[in-house]
Formats: sequence, structure tokens, C-alpha cells
Amino acid sequence: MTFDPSLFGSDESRIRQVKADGGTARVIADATGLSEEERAALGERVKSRLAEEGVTDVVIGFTASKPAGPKLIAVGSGKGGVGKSTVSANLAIALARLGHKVGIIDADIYGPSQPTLLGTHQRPEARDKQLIPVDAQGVKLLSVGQLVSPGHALAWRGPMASGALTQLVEGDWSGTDLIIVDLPPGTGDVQLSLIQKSRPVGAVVVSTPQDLALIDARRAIDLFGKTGVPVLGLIENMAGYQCPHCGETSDPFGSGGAEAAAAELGVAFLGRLPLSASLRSESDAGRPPAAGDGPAAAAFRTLAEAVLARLDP
Ligand SMILES: Nc1ncnc2c1ncn2[C@@H]1O[C@H](COP(=O)(O)OP(=O)(O)OP(=O)(O)O)[C@@H](O)[C@H]1O
Repeated sequence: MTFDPSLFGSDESRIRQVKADGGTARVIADATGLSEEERAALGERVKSRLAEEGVTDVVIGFTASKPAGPKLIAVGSGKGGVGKSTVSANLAIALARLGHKVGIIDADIYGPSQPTLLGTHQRPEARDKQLIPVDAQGVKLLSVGQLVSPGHALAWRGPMASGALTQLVEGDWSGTDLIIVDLPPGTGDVQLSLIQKSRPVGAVVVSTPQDLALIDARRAIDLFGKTGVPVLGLIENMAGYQCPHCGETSDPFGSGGAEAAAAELGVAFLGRLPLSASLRSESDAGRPPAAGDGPAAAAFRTLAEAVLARLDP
């Protein structure tokens, strides 16, 4: 005999077939996009519903044995110090607050700052040689900074760096649907091989408003173009400064440059973040502003929404 999928209420759309034969029910369910835990929970609900019908011997087969992989979004910059890591951490948190299950890979071998930014120095454990991300601020984190003592990552070059970065990319990212990859600054071989290995679905480029930084941002946009990664857009960081004393806003590096550069390069302008003393001090203290409820949290939320809109137009 067969059971109708509607028997399973809100799980109906996942039930492909239920056949009962000699007291055993064989169920085929679609587990596409579900995490391990969600899949197990679905199995339990199916079993208890069938138990109500008097069937206690249930064999469940899932049509998607692995959950759909998370989408990777690379965050790059042409040069260091423009706030790429700060933006990555806060963007990840803002995306999580919008309901996504977010991971962050800190691949910045020259200055892995995510453990500091997210306020955790817990080391990841490994299971079957696979690294298990640590939980921080509602996101999952694997950082090159967790694998080496401070200052040592700097010595890595070429294959060694790529080997370590592969371990991060191939960590246990089950249960996540979006992963932010904080790339090392610049546009060299390490960045190239990481992009080829992790196949991001899109990239975000961070720049400050100075002309020199924007020239470097163009190189980063070029690198993504050459590797076939769609550029979701440009974020301008440290744009404009509001004096904490008089409240007047000034633009020490000029204004509108990043927006114009984005237009010229044919990439979207995702938004700007002001130069803010509190953003810097909170970040240094491991209290990412995106996790709070101040104006910076609202700004990162707006950026996260712009990224999502570009990801799934
Ligand atoms: N909008 C901002 N206002 C004030 N300070 C900022 C802002 N964005 C970043 N900073 C500060 O600038 C410094 C550099 O930022 P961050 O480490 O994020 O840059 P980065 O581009 O990732 O650098 P690197 O690639 O060299 O690691 C940090 O001290 C950070 O707190």
C-alpha cells in the first residue's frame, strides 16, 4: 500500500514516495539543501507520523545524500589596510542576522585578524583530518590565524600558504549556506589559486576613497574578471568623517571617487561606510559593531542586503 505525501503536513513537498509492504514502510524523501541535523529531524517527523498510522518499521532513503554546498563570497582588496577584514567580519554577522547560516574563512595569511575581530581565540578541532569551524558571534569561523602562532603566517609563501588555505576551504562547513572568504590583500598567486580552489559565486571588493587605493581596487576587479567570478560590487570604506565634537562631516580623501570608479568599471556600488573611531575601537576589542544595534549595525545590514540582492537578482 502507499501513503499520500499530504499525510506529512508541512513536510509534504519533501516526500517523494511512501510504500508499505509487510509491516515495513519505505520512504523516499528529498533532503536537498538540508543540514545533517535538519535531515535527521525530517526523518524523525516522518517516523512519528507513520507510527500514528501503526507503522513502526520505517526505512528512509534521502534523494540528496549531501546537503547542497554553501555559496562562497570572496571579499578582496587590491591592497592592505583598507578595512577588508573589518568589512568581512561585519558583513558575515549582518548576513547571519538576516537569517542566513554564515561561515567565514579568514584566508588573510599576511594578517589573519578574524579571531580578534570576532573575539575568539579558540582553536578548531579536527575530525578525520577535517577542521571543524568554531562558533563566534553567530557565525562559524576558520582562520589561518588559528593554525599558527601570531606572526608566523607571514613567513608562508606559495605552496605552503595554498596548502593551509585548502584546509580551511575544505573544513566541515555543513549547516552553512553562505561563506565569506576574507582574501589576502593584493592580486598575486596565492589569491589566484585560492579563487580557483574555492570557486566563489561572487566577489565583493573593498576600497578606500583615495585614488591610489582605487587603482588597486581595479586590479582586484580585474583578477575576479579573469577568473570568471562575478563582481557583486564595490564597497567604499572610510568614506567621510563625522567629527565627534562638532558633528560636522568632512571628506579627507574626497568624495564620490569610489562610486565613479565603480560606474566606470561597470560594477555595482554597494555602499559606503564612514571613517569611525568607535568602529575601530569596537573592532579591536572583539565587539563587532554589526552584532550591536547602533548606526554601524544598520549600515552593515544595508550592505548585506545589497550583497544578497546582487547574489540573487
Ligand atoms: N570604517 C572604518 N573606520 C575606522 N577604522 C576602520 C574602518 N575600517 C577599518 N578600520 C580600521 O583600519 C584598520 C585596518 O582594517 P582591516 O584590518 O580590516 O583592513 P584590511 O584591509 O583587512 O587590512 P589587511 O588586509 O592588511 O589585513 C583596523 O585597525 C580597523 O579597525
